[in-house]
Amino acid sequence: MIRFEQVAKVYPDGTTAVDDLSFEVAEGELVTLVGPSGCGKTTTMLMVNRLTEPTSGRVLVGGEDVAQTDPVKLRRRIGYVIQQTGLFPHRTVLDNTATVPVLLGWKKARARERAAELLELVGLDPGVYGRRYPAQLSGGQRQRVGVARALAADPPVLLMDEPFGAVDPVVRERLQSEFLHLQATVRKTVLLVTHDIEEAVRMGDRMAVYGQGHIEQFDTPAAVLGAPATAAVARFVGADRGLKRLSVTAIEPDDLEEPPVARPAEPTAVASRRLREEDARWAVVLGEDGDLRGWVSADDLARAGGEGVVGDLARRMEAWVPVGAPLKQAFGEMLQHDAGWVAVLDGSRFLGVLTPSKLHEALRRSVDADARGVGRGEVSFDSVADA
Ligand SMILES: Nc1ncnc2c1ncn2[C@@H]1O[C@H](COP(=O)(O)OP(=O)(O)OP(=O)(O)O)[C@@H](O)[C@H]1O
Repeated sequence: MIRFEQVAKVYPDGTTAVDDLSFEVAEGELVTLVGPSGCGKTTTMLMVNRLTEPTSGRVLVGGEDVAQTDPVKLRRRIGYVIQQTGLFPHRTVLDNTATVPVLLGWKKARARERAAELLELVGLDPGVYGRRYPAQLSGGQRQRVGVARALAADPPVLLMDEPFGAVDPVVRERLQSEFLHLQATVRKTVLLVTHDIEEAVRMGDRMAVYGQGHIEQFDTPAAVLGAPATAAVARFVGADRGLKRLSVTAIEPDDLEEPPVARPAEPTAVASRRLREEDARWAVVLGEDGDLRGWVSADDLARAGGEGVVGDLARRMEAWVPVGAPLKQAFGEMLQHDAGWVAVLDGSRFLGVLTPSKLHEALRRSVDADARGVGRGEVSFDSVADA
């Protein structure tokens, strides 16, 4: 959808902003451009909507060379979100949001209707916020209006330059998740510039890590964190890249352990004996259809003195995560509930438990799989200690 072919940009004063850039962003893909200040990220992006022109090479959008496309028409197909939002101070939020549809010649009523829809989509009640002026909004709300405005004419491509840079970390995180949620429905082709590695990792399907004027590595966040291509990338992603990688590595069914199981209707004496034989301190309690009913401890079963059934003693499972959630979420649950394991569910169906050693193993396997370019299921270690 967006393609850079050996693009270079030298500003008139002789500054080489980028040199020999070649990469491609697929339709519906979100690519983050990340790197230290002055490395050429913004210049790269500005060449897409012709706010600046390459000195050599070509930029194509939807197969068309942008140099051959009328810049005004081009920009109407490309939403643009910047840190300072660029909202018109004397126009209401609703009219700001309707800017591009109006420029495209839509009837005012239709443009406003569309703007109201978009405000709703980014979580702002148009009835409340539509009539306000930008100065009457918080930074986070202004940022949302910036996104709504960029999406109003439904452009296939979205350029975002530090879109969440001007807000505090808590609001930033909320805006990031809201945008990801939105992107899952609208599936725009997005280039997002950031200097924040966490943001690049969290938001990007793939990320371009810049050195001075060129891309050092262009890959998925997991691959960049797991196997930095150069020393510069390794330095930039940070010594805690293993930790960061936890947030982009999903829990897979193969990562799980099968713990001892008890059934709700099972007499406590029977379950107690079985756990003793298996030398287990606890069991998960599962219904007949495999849904999770809780867990029971061997101590509680022993104390029941043969009275009642397992279901009477089952405790609520506090520490659980859905399959596919990032390993980091599982780790967070373990810490929050001071638990040695978390249950992993598919809907209400119990799949298994993740333990700290399995978590470590999953991380190691995923790093190894990326390095070898294979699926994680194809990598096995005899034991983590030996790995
Ligand atoms: N109009 C210009 N004229 C001359 N040099 C420029 C111009 N715009 C940018 N540059 C230079 O080009 C290089 C790349 O700038 P660019 O803004 O693309 O970097 P960036 O990675 O987006 O930086 P930041 O994260 O600080 O915004 C820098 O050295 C910058 O000083």
